[in-house]
Amino acid sequence: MQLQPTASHFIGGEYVEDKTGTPIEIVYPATGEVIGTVYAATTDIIERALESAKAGQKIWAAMSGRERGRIMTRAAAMIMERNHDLSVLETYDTGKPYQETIAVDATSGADALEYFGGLAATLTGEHIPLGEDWVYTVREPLGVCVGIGAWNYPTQIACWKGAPALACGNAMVFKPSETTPMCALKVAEILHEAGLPAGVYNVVQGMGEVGAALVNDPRVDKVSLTGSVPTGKKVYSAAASHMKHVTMELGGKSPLIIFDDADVENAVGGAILGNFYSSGQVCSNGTRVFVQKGIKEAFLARLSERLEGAVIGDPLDEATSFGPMVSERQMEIVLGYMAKGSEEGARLVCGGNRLDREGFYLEPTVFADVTDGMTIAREEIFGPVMSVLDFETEEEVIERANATEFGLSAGVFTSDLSRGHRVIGKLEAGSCFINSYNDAPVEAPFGGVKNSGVGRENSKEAINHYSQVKSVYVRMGDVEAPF
Ligand SMILES: NC(=O)c1ccc[n+]([C@@H]2O[C@H](COP(=O)([O-])OP(=O)(O)OC[C@H]3O[C@@H](n4cnc5c(N)ncnc54)[C@H](O)[C@@H]3O)[C@@H](O)[C@H]2O)c1
Ligand SMILES: C[N+](C)(C)CC=O
Repeated sequence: MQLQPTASHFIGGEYVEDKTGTPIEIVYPATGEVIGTVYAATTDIIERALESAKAGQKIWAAMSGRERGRIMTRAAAMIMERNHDLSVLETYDTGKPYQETIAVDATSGADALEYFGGLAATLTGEHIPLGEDWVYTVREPLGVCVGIGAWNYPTQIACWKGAPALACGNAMVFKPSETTPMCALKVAEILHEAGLPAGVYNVVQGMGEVGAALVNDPRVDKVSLTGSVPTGKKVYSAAASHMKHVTMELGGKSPLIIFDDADVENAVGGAILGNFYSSGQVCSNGTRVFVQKGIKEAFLARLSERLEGAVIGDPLDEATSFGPMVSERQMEIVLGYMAKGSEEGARLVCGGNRLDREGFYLEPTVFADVTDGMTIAREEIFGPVMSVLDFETEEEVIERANATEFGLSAGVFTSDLSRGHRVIGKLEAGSCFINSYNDAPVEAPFGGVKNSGVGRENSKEAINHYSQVKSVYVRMGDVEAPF
């Protein structure tokens, strides 16, 4: 099976190849087979992408917001028309089941292009009267933005970074994760087919060194990273040394709190979505499931029953609801955490093993009787491992939920809505849920607090992170100077 991309990079409106760069094998996670190869960007390729973006940005920014928006909404429609093919590609890139990718990946990318395409014509400044004089403000693009992606949502991340950047009149150079290099190339191809001027959205491949070269280049005005906290810290400090704008979408260890009065079926559904969707490889997952003592047995019993219904298998089969880990490396990391859970005294309710089949498959795993100090309760695992922790009181659970360096998401299940709002109000997290988990509509801001990130993606909030305001003072009378 071969799924070789047309070329490794997309620069200046066309595919570009340069095989002198380090080869990066594309591995299909469901079989471990190498299905293609791309080559990391050389300094020549990086140079070409940045120069192309600089030139393209000037043309793009000179167009009206309405013209920009029209091209973006056309691209959104094209993505939806090609949803099947893009979803199959996403499945090959990540191993996520087609059942998921057809519903979420290209569609959420299209949502972003449609939403920000619609906003593009509305981006205006304001008029501030000052007696006879006045100030007006102009919302201007930042210039060249660099997007650096993680491997779990390659199409979505390429669009979530690209759409607000483009709406504001910026150009983008996007570097996908080296683990999932294919999807962003298709996003670039479709955007240009929809009418995007050459150079406005470029894709270059490579490992962290390519990302670092982009972050450190003085022609780059903004960096948006989706990745782990350690990478985020490196990228943030490199960007700071050049005074660049940043958005950091980083990791999490989010609390999902289930009170005694919660609807058990919904709480179990939320916990499944918040731990096993994408085989647990979701940044916002509620991996610390705090269950109040009165509901614990009912919750665990129903959870075990429903996990029996997971269909683990070929991700391209529409019946499959649980696929492999993205890579052998990620599988090994998660297996290490599974072993640690048992070693440190957590009770294994189900799972805990690699599946005896080709590909990087792990069992959906639940540990109960987890305590706050255990490694599996403290570190981001990024795999299908749920930790269930007991609690007694509201005050206690809030304190324990907040006792982490992370602050991406948080969820509460309760039938008492006053309590739901009260508890959410006290949780230190950026993207929160009441009686739900992991919904991420483009209309809502998405992002974290504490070590989980800086800035917000999606919603009108993202506009502030991809544009800046110029203010212009206009004097109507004479200028009074002291001498
Ligand atoms: N908050 C969010 O929206 C969100 C979404 C998805 C994933 N994530 C996080 O991403 C992580 C998993 O993804 P990953 O393993 O690809 O993360 P990672 O941090 O290893 O890599 C992320 C990206 O950064 C690049 N990179 C690495 N070092 C760099 C450097 N020094 N300079 C510039 N770029 C560099 C990588 O090549 C990759 O493209 C998890 O921690 C997860 O929580 C966060
Ligand atoms: C943004 N989200 C939650 C869809 C994917 C994060 O990994």
